[in-house]
Amino acid sequence: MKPGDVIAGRYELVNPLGRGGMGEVWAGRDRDLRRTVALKLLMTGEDGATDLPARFAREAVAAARINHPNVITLYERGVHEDVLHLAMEKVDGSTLTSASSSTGRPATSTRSPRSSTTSIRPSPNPSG
Ligand SMILES: Nc1ncnc2c1ncn2[C@@H]1O[C@H](COP(=O)(O)OP(=O)(O)OP(=O)(O)O)[C@@H](O)[C@H]1O
Repeated sequence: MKPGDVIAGRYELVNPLGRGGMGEVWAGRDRDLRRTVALKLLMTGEDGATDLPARFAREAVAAARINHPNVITLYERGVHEDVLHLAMEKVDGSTLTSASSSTGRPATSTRSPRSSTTSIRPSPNPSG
């Protein structure tokens, strides 16, 4: 995958955001709805013998059931050729590692950015 590639005729890849246990995550542009998205991509051709496609589908179904301001919103799940994709809300933020290396101190955080479709940000209200 490279910047400029278009997934499913719709999502233009802009820059890579990271890599997780299942695949690459890219910042992208949804050409249809004209908005920024984060795209999690799984190339099924890489190793068809794994359970990754099933895990990918389970993550999507689980994420689609959650509607909460502290949880990343899943927009769409799809497949195009041998690439599975999840289009989701893109969040901005730095990692604790980069925050720590820029300050030279161990990083502490009271508000961490949402970093995956199933991550939950600490609630400002302990009872909420
Ligand atoms: N919605 C998003 N907005 C911005 N960056 C994201 C988003 N989702 C993921 N990322 C970036 O991509 C990296 C990898 O995300 P991913 O969800 O694949 O990681 P993971 O939770 O470790 O993996 P997995 O759930 O696949 O085991 C994250 O650490 C983060 O930097």
